Amino acid sequence: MRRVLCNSRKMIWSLLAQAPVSLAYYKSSPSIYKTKPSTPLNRFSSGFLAPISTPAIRVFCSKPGKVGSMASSVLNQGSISYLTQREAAEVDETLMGPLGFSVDQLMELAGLSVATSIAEVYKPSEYNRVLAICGPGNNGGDGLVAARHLYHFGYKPFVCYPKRTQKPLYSGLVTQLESLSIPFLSVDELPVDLSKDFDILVDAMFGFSFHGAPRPPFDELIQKLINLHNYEQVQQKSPVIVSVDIPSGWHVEEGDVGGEGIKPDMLVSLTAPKLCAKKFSGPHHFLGGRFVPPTIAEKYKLCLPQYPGTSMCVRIGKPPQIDISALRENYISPEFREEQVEVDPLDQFRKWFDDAVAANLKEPNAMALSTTGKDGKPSSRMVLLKGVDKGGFVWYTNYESQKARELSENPHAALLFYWDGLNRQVRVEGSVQKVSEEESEQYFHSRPRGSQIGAIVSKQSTVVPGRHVLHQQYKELEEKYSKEGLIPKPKHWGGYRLLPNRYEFWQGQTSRLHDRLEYSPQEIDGKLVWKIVRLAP
Ligand SMILES: NC(=O)C1=CN([C@@H]2O[C@H](COP(=O)(O)OP(=O)(O)OC[C@H]3O[C@@H](n4cnc5c(N)ncnc54)[C@H](OP(=O)(O)O)[C@@H]3O)[C@@H](O)[C@H]2O)[C@@H](O)CC1
Ligand SMILES: Cc1cc2nc3c(=O)[nH]c(=O)nc-3n(C[C@H](O)[C@H](O)[C@H](O)COP(=O)(O)O)c2cc1C
Ligand SMILES: Cc1ncc(COP(=O)(O)O)c(C=O)c1O
Ligand SMILES: [K+]
Repeated sequence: MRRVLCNSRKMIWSLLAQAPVSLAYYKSSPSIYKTKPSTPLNRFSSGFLAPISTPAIRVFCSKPGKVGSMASSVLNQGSISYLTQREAAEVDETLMGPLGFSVDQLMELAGLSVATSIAEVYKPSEYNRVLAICGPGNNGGDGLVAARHLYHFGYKPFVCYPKRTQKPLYSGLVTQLESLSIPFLSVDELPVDLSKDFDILVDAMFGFSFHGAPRPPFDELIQKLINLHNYEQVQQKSPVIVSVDIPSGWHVEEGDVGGEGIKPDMLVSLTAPKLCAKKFSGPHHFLGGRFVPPTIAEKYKLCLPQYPGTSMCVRIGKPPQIDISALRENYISPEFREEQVEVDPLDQFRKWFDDAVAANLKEPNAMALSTTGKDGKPSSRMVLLKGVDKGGFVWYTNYESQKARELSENPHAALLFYWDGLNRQVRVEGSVQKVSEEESEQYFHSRPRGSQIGAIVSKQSTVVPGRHVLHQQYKELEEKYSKEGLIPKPKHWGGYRLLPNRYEFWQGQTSRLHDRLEYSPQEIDGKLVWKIVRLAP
């Protein structure tokens, strides 16, 4: 297996030169509250943002060093393989023959891939009404399956299925849709101009078995999709076209030969893209059909991207160009009022922390730590919260690092939690002390042995000649401590504890009128209490 990293996680950050201000960026998981994109451009950005939060896309090639010597028909563009019409049919036969798949299985997975690709880019809150136009073959079947999944994802699907196939698989799919009260529309019932009644048009008319020129009634349906581009000029918002596997009417290998065919906004290639996909120039190209076994990949020398996590689809090709200045979310959250909050900010923090854990956010204990040395220039970095109680907020690090140097010069710091999916931010400020040596010892030995060795190897924040140096030292120490037994904690590794003297809880709201509640200590009758005030957003 050869792995080629072809699209790395987007790094957003840039810099602020010289000014005594510092920035850090940390990406956590996707939104949980429904955030409604506020500008038309953001419709793309919401689709664009999703891949940022997914792991890097890797391309897996079946044979090392074989890219140049691939079967001539399996062409390559940017490390992705493209299939001819004949190969696509052969793959189909192999899957459903010797490899033991049934057409029902593959169609279910293909349709699910289409639905999840759509959902990654076009949110149901904005693109709700879907018309699936289904053809007589398996491509049409994929469309029927996708319509069912889209229904369950919160869309309102309609189906146009003019040439029904009299096979139990297809009649079953129709019954399933009817049981969900999904309307079936005949060609005559469709409006002349599809743009007013639908937000998404799923083109599932023809797949890789298409040949010749489209026959009725599909010629007329394809023309309706082509006409949309004309309506687009007079309409402000036009529906998007999502083609399943092949843009219908396009030559399976040559693409849109006359240049007058449909121009889909999204193409979901199934199993592997067919040659015509090279001519696709829309903003969203996805691959679905996460069922290709290695034997097929090897036989056809397929270079396909790795699917991220448990996803049924993966973006191929570049994400659309976006205007950073137009990237924004409109936060929609429950109200956050003075009457609801805990008297003690620590209790309030615990409540919100529990919410972040319950919402399954990635690393809810990740926090930005900002420090300043005697030069007054701030610096920030992420650290992990490892404990919180009346005594303060604890994290562990290297006592000879930049942050440690700054804390020795100025024992005041700020912590920042950002819980993306909940539209929440918490600021905690206070004075910092080292934790006791026993506490550090105890925590150090609770860490995985690899991280313990890592802490010995890393002279944090100093210059290293290359990564091999770290890995060589790691290997040597791994050998040294290969037998069970204690790995000694380096003297220069341990914890810090921040004792808060200010908290702020921020809940994002619409029109930037966020809720901000600040806690600061106040003496009343000789007793320290937390005063709560609301700050302007
Ligand atoms: N592993 C895989 O590969 C998987 C494949 N899957 C899916 O299967 C798709 C391929 O399906 P498929 O073979 O059933 O063919 P498809 O393209 O849907 O249409 C055939 C029908 O169209 C008709 N027709 C043809 N030309 C026409 C014309 N000019 N005008 C009018 N009609 C025309 C043709 O009629 P005929 O010409 O035979 O009379 C026949 O009825 C593939 O693209 C993918 O979406 C996934 O489900 C799962 C995994
Ligand atoms: C999510 C996340 C958590 C981190 N947690 C820690 C941590 O708990 N302790 C630590 O020393 N470094 C941690 N790091 C690395 C720091 O951000 C930083 O690179 C390192 O501590 C050196 O910072 P300094 O040179 O400013 O001292 C983490 C990084 C990330 C992205
Ligand atoms: C260098 C370094 N030290 C310490 C930590 C804290 O994490 P843990 O103690 O769970 O390994 C991290 C976490 O990313 C880290 O990167
Ligand atoms: K199609």
